[in-house]
This record gives sequence, structure tokens and C-alpha cells, in this order.
Amino acid sequence: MAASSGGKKLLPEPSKGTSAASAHSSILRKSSSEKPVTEATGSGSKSSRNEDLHSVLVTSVLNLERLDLDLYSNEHSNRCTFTGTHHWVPRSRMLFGGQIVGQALVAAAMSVSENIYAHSLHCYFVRAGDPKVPVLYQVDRIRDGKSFSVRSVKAIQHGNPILICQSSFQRKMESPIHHQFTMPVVPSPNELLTQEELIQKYLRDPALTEKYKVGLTKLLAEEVPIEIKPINPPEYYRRVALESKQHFWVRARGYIGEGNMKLHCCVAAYISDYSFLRTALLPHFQYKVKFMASLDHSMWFHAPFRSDEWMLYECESPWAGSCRGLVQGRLWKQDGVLAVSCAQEGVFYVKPSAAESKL
Ligand SMILES: CCCCCC(=O)SCCNC(=O)CCNC(=O)[C@H](O)C(C)(C)COP(=O)(O)OP(=O)(O)OC[C@H]1O[C@@H](n2cnc3c(N)ncnc32)[C@H](O)[C@@H]1OP(=O)(O)O
Repeated sequence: MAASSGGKKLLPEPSKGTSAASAHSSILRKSSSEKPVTEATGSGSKSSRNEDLHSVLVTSVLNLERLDLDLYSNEHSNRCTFTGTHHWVPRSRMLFGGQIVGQALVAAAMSVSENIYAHSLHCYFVRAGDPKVPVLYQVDRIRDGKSFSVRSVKAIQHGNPILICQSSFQRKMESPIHHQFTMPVVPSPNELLTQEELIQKYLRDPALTEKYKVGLTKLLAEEVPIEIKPINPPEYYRRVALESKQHFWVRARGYIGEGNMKLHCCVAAYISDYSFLRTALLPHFQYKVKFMASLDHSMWFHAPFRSDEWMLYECESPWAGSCRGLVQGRLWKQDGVLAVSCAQEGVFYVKPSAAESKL
């Protein structure tokens, strides 16, 4: 059922030739006359992905319903239209932060013109999101300048803000000043196992304790709409202090296609919060988390990318203390281009964990 409001269809019923992805990205275009932004993605390559399996991130999770000017709801996308269940919710039972950030950026993007692109966002998670009720997104048009436009979005549940998100958009500009770090040298995605394949491998270990078997089986059952290929994943049973760094290949599950760069930024916002904060916990194996949540989340979009193609997520935590931890991340395209930078601080309340082996 297409999202509609007051008779105006925001997401035209995908006709035979219209994929849900491009139909969805049309709501991020100001007028139907404009072509989907393809050069902005910088990758003319046709994806090798199965184009029939549209990413649920685009067809549902990030597909908001317009209630009024600058007011949106995720009501119809809050429930997965295919299974009728709620979208993936972390075991913390709070709404996943990446979902709220991604949806807030969709709302902001729908209020700016077609020819400007998200270049940064900064947000605070001020209350835990309730997965059982819809989220309203209220957009405030702070300023439209000659080259930059700024939006403030409030995500609201039960009459209170759960997230406040400022985002900025810039019209395409060339500049002689350009530099970037060099992408880390790591194995390519096709040399690695997916997170699911790794868990299956661990579950085949006859020495695995029942408790750990249950935990891994639960993890396997989670329908996270992201594919992940960890690089040098720690042996699951090793209880040693690890460096506060991790690398993994990541992409949206399913096909998105060239689509619209704004759409890929919204999907990257979702992706960037997955498994990010845990980077700060890697050195502290001797503690068990009692409570953990993201406090804020910032992103800078540097270059066009495809969120449904493998990108290397380089994550590191330079500092933790006072019940908080800081994590920084860089999303690299396979051609070595630095596409996105991210940063986040989280709160951790921990207690010493019983020294038990996982075997
Ligand atoms: C696991 C995957 C995580 C992925 C990252 C995410 O997406 S997390 C989703 C995105 N982030 C969020 O939703 C966070 C939203 N923001 C908030 O919820 C809130 O602003 C906040 C909890 C961070 C801060 O609020 P407050 O200052 O009121 O809360 P406070 O920090 O004092 O307490 C929070 C909870 O921790 C408990 N708590 C407080 N101090 C504690 C301590 N020393 N030792 C143990 N537990 C403690 C409290 O009882 C409370 O649990 P009770 O509440 O039971 O009393």
C-alpha cells in the first residue's frame, strides 16, 4: 500500500517498471521530472546484486509517511510490511539508534531541493525509543543559504523528543583543495565469511557451552538488514583485552541501486550505528555491561558511495572514562575513496563479569 497523505501519494505505487527503491527515492526528489541522481553516486557500475531483492531499508524502514508539511511518521514502516513484525531492535529493547538517525535524515532531506546533498549531521539521543509505537519527525527549516541549507529534526514519541538531529546540505562544488588518509590494507570481502557464517562455524564447535550456544543462536535469528564480514574477528572463546579497534566490511542487505545520493546517506546513517559503540568495550573483557546506549552520533559525508555495495568500516575508540566511551569510524569504498566519517559517544554502566570460559 503506497504511503499517502491527503490524497497525495508520497510513494507512487511502483508500476511494473518502477522498482520500490527508485519509487522511494522519488520522495526525495522535488519533482517527478528530475532523473534519479546517478552521477552523484560516482559508481556507474550496474550492481551485480539481485535486483529483485530490494533492501527492506529502502522499501520499508526508511520509508516515512508525510502527515503534513515538514511532519512525517514512520508508522507504516515501523512494522515490517512483509512479516508484520517490528524492524530489528537491539537486545537493549530500545529503538535502534541508526534507525532513528536514518529516518530523521530522510525527513530533513525531503525538505531541501534536489540539487543539494547531505554533508553532515549531528544528533543527540535524549530518550530511549519505544519500538512499540510510531515515531513522529518534525522538521524545522533553520536556513537556506546560497550554498548550504540547515535543518533541525525532532524525533518525537509519547509527546517527548527522543532524538534531536541537526543536518546540513551543500550544493555540489568543486575545489582544488583535496586530501584524505589512505585506506587500511585488509582482506577483500570475497576472502571473508559473513557474520552468519562465522556464527554457524562457532555453533559447530562440540565444546561450546549451552549458554553460549543460546546466545549465538539468538544472534543468528536477528533479522538485521545489514550484511557484515568481520576482519580478524576475535576467537569467540578468548577472554583477552583487545585493542579498541575493529574493521569489518558492511553493506545494506538487498538491492538499492543507483537511486539518489540522499537515500544512500540515510542508509549509511542506519548502517553506521551497528556494532559501532562496542569498539570501546573491546579492551574491557573483564566487565559485563549492565546498561549501554549511544548518547550522540555525528557523520560527515565526503564522497558519493553506494550503501548496498561493500564498504570497509574502520572503527576505533581513542578514549573511555567516566562511564562514557568515544568511538570514531571511517567508511571506505572498495576503490580506496573515503566516503563517510562518523563519531559517537556512548554511556556504559558495567560490573565485573564472572570469570567463566565460553567452552
Ligand atoms: C546494545 C546495542 C546498543 C546500540 C546503540 C543504540 O542504538 S542505543 C539506542 C540509541 N540511544 C538511546 O536510545 C539513548 C537515549 N537516551 C537515554 O535513554 C537517556 O538520555 C540516558 C539513559 C542516556 C541518560 O538518561 P538519565 O541520565 O536519566 O539516565 P541514567 O544514565 O542516570 O540511567 C540510565 C539507566 O542506567 C541505570 N544506571 C544509572 N547509573 C548506573 C550505575 N552507576 N550503574 C548501573 N546502572 C546505572 C539507571 O538506573 C537507568 O536505568 P533505568 O532506566 O532502568 O532506571
